[in-house]
Amino acid sequence: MAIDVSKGYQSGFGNEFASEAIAGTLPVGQNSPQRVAHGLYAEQLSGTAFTAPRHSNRRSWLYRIRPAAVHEPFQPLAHATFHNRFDEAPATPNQLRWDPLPLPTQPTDFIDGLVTLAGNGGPAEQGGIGIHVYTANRSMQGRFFYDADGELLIVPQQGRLRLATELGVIELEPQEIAVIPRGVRFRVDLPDGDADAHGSASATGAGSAGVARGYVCENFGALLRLPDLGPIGSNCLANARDFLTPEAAYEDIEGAFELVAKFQGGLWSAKIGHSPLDVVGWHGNYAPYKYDLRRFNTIGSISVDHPDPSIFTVLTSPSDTVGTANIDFAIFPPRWLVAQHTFRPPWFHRNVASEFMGLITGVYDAKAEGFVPGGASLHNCMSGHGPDAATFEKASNADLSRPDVIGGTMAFMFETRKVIRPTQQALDAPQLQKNYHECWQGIAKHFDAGCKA
Ligand SMILES: O=C(O)Cc1cc(O)ccc1O
Ligand SMILES: [Fe+2]
Repeated sequence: MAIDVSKGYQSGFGNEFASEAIAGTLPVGQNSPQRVAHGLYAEQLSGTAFTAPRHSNRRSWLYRIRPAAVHEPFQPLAHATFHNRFDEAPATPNQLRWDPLPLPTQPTDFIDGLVTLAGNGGPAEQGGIGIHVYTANRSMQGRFFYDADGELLIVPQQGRLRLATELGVIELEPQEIAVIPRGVRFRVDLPDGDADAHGSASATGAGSAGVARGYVCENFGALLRLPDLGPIGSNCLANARDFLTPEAAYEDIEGAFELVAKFQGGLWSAKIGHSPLDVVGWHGNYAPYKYDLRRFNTIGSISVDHPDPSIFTVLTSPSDTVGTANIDFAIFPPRWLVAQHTFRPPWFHRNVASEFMGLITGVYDAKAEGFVPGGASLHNCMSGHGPDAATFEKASNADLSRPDVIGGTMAFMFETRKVIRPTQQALDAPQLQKNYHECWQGIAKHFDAGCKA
């Protein structure tokens, strides 16, 4: 399946892109001419320090109808469920698992519907992660959002999204992901229509026109990048050319709009008299992008055992300690299992890093039941976990003379070096499964000192 770059995207990861919605917008040989073509304003957007090494330096030049400075002052904006308070409850060593949050029954846009489940660090320390779930049944109407605290990795689980950003439009569906850089203003539309435009959504929301749910990783640390491949070589895992950045697209709209900012953990609201999505042309390497997880070139064992799940890393946010990520975003895609003399599903393990998992579709191979699409699990630093009793028994007795194919599934993990601290609302949620630990209680004692496997 070839990439159709004519469909409004540019291909590549972190490239020096250039795009103009009106020909002749971009200045030649300079960034800030005395007068910009078409009466536009020039504005630089820096995503790394001016002096960051060239290989990691990210900035773009935007040529826009009005500068980003043009809006009324911000006032604090209350939001009951979206925040960065990761110190509300003692972090627990218990294994935790949640059912999916229900789809909304009241009109809810992407910002309204954000619920913070867990996290660590924060914008002040410029490291860590915010882990959120969104549910939405209508487009953001007359309002726009940017996150000054981190870049946003959006993982849709149900329903399509249209991310209308300053730098162009990203169409997104489940099994694709998008990253909106820190500071980039955007609006989330539901391209399948607003559920509340046709009367209220059904009780579950399911089956309604535009109903969406998914996960958001808010990355407070170093920008997500492709992992090094080491001995794997110069290809595989997520290949750079499969990342798509939108072509320039602009709105020239005036009205009584709202600009919502997330700044140091809280939300702020300002009146703005025009759409801030008014960038007619831009160039640079700081831009939103999307990636289809189904294009991941999965690597695995062709002998015995299986590699650590770092082999499934799509994107990584490094920390200051080499090899110890602030965040790794890994997936568990469809794949063949061919390893011999081995227990094929995820093994029992404990990890110094902390593991938050979600399921986009299908079944995860370590859990026979209970981990459902839209749900989540959290296995924190050194908390024992692994296959449930049913999976262990089945895989221990499986016929290894034939390959197994794991199909129709897509799970993911946000793995972080710091403990992931659930919020109070996540611990109080009725979706928290009180009996999760029971999935291991049926694990039988098979010990027999005289038996050789
Ligand atoms: O916990 C999990 O299911 C993820 C996972 C899978 C695996 O095969 C090895 C380690 C690991 O954390
Ligand atoms: Fe794990």
